[in-house]
Amino acid sequence: MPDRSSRIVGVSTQVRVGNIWPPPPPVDETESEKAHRLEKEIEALKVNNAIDQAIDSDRLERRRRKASTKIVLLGQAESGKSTILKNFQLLFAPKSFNAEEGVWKAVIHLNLVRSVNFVLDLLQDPSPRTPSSAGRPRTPNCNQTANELRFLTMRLAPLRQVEHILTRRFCPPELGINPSGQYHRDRASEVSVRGLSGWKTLLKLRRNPQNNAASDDLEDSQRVIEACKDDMTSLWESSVVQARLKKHNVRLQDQSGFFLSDVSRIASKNYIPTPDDILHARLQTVGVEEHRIIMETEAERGQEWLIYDVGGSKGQRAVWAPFLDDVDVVIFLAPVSVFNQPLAEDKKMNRLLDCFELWKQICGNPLLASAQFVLLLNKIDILAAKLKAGAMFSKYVTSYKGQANDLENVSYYLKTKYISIHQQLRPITPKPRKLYTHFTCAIDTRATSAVLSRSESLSF
Ligand SMILES: Nc1nc2c(ncn2[C@@H]2O[C@H](COP(=O)(O)OP(=O)(O)OP(=O)(O)O)[C@@H](O)[C@H]2O)c(=O)[nH]1
Ligand SMILES: [Mg+2]
Repeated sequence: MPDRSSRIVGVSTQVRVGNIWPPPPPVDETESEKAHRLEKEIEALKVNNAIDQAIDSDRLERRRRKASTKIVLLGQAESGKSTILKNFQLLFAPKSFNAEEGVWKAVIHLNLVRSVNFVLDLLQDPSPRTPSSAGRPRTPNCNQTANELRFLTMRLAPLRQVEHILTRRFCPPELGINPSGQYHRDRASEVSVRGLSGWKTLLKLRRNPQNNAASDDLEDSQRVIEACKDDMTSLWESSVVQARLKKHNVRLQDQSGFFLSDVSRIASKNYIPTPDDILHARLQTVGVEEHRIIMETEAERGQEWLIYDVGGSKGQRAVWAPFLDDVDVVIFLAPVSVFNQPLAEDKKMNRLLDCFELWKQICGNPLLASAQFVLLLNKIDILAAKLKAGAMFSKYVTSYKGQANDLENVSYYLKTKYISIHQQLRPITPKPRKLYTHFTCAIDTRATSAVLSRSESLSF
């Protein structure tokens, strides 16, 4: 679509100087020349306004005729994009959401097994000796605990194979993607999926009775998980394990995809994931996933939404561009809790700063000039918990110095900051864009559904 300046060139080439409109009058202009010029300018303005109106109504008409509404979920990694997508599915297409239970069960099991294997790896690491323990003889009790742990480790060894089998389900070898066997200490349970591939393949395999080998593999894995249930609980509850995690400064319970405190339920034979479990599951998106949601709810029945869920880490943002064309709605996820965290993929970069930078790029992107913008200030529950636990916002955001370190003031500061960036950078053509903002906790389905279903911004 041509921009305003190029349209003006079309109607009034002689009077255009650079991008300034209207152009400055010539110094030696006579009265009649001035009248003529003004008349021309008014004419050009009329044409311009008519073009604006035509574009507006054309866009509305296109939207009306379009078979589906195109929505893109944008934001940095772990901001909650895929979790919001799950909320959409749960709220507007519950039948298809429930049909994916089996897939989510495998993701949750993989999250769980990766946490266990991470702990087992940590136990194999020689423990850093503290000055007080150095040279001290080991007590019989200490030896007994060490022996118990050794046996526990041996009994849990089959979970390595389970991790291997489940990982191959998400990254089948024929796709040529090499799933990383490495555990990231800040994201021990994390599982990745390439958009439009492994994860759907898994779903197909589950449904395809001819794929006996694949189904057997999955059932075997579930049997092993069930057999390891009590040992997984003992491992997590072991004081040695807790001490080792503390020494390495790892808090698994604060990480995404943590299920170790629910082992007895999740590893049981007839486990069916609850919507809450599904929302807590962590599956890193790689690339861009397209989700077609056909509304099942009474008011919207039959309407179709095409939702694009993108991988948010820095290295993946370059692939977003082709999907930003002709977008109806941008939903940007800004996690408000990240002020004291570095970016996982670039430890020197603060996550809040990265989020501001990304928001600036999205706000100023001309491809999105006529899309509706919704800003979800997500993870408000984690922000509340961090501030309550004493994390000082002003230590990381120096311009906040001297203000109260409470949820109300910090969240207001963040909201104002995001709104002002949008205000400064939004394109003013075809017309200044409105921004809808909401605070969300995407794992709270009830609160999120209130935002998604009642929000003026999301009634397309
Ligand atoms: N406590 C809390 N956890 C959340 C919230 N929103 C999302 N999460 C969790 O954060 C983790 C990451 O969320 P995702 O939706 O996978 O993040 P994403 O933006 O899709 O990340 P990428 O796919 O890597 O780009 C998941 O385990 C979610 O359960 C929230 O508001 N509060
Ligand atoms: Mg995702």
